[in-house]
Amino acid sequence: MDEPSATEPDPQGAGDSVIATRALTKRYRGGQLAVDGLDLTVPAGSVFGFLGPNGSGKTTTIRMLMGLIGPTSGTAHVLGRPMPRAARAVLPHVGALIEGPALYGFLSGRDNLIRYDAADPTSDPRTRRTRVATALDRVGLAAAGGKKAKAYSLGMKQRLGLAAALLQPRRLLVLDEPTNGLDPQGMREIRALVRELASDGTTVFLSSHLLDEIEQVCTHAAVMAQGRLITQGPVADLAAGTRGRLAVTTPDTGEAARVLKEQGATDVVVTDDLVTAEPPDRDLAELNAALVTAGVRVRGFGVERPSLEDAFVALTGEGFDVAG
Ligand SMILES: Nc1ncnc2c1ncn2[C@@H]1O[C@H](COP(=O)(O)OP(=O)(O)OP(=O)(O)O)[C@@H](O)[C@H]1O
Repeated sequence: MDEPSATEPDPQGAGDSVIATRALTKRYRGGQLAVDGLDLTVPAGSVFGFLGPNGSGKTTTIRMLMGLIGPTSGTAHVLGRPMPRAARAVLPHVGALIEGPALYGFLSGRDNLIRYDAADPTSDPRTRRTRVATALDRVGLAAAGGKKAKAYSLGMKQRLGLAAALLQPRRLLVLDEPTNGLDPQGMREIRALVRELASDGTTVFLSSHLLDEIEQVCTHAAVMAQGRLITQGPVADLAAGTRGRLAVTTPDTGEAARVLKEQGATDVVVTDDLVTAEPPDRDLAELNAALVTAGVRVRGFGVERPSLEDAFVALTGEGFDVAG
């Protein structure tokens, strides 16, 4: 495998990054500013979640990274090489699943892969059958390989798309909304597969509008809103910058809610024997003491672990609409 970064030193000082963009911008002809000054750094070996609501610019970014469209301004480097200029050298090292796999329904899953591989000028026909069998096996389609693709479920089609991306050894996998349209079981299966693919060191870049998906699968994430990067970094750090909600377990919920409000807590919510609230910016021990002093029988008192969703809301001041 050639080492592109050895022939062209990383001009952006992005170190070990597999994807690096600087001020990457795309304005469509109609005037829509889809991506606005994006500085993205995807470390080697990460499972990188590219998160944002529908329309936030994820697909446009991925299409620029893959050299499918040119940026209006700014730069994108993939595997250390500029895109779209170095697309021919870079793309053989990248497996991509973008906007669903294009399949021939009348062909079996196996024959679809054979056909796909035959269209790749860098692939070796002598090893084709073995590589196809290995890829089918990796995505759990070995037994269904002889079935016509039109008889595949959506989840099986996504698996076949992943298998196509795995026909060659890849340094980077780019998956655009890989679980979109799948039922919960299908989602779980694809997520498990992504984790497994990443465990051999392949960098995985996956877009999603599902926060919990990113939390479950990714080591790193970037959050987009309206074409702009809101934040990026290790998933654990993104949530750590946010305070979790205060949670008080008590049989005296009414009185507890009153005291918490009095003490400056906001967004107080009572469910069964639990009162949750946004804590005020002060020592939580004082709040606990105030509850006890007021005669509230406190069974549990703590701060819930903040989720990426809390982080998103804190960062953007907006809810995360996943319905679109
Ligand atoms: N070919 C195009 N021409 C004009 N505008 C476009 C085009 N493609 C996308 N857009 C607009 O650019 C913005 C970003 O779209 P993009 O598809 O990149 O977002 P996304 O985050 O991938 O959303 P989704 O999850 O819905 O695919 C949207 O406002 C969209 O309407």
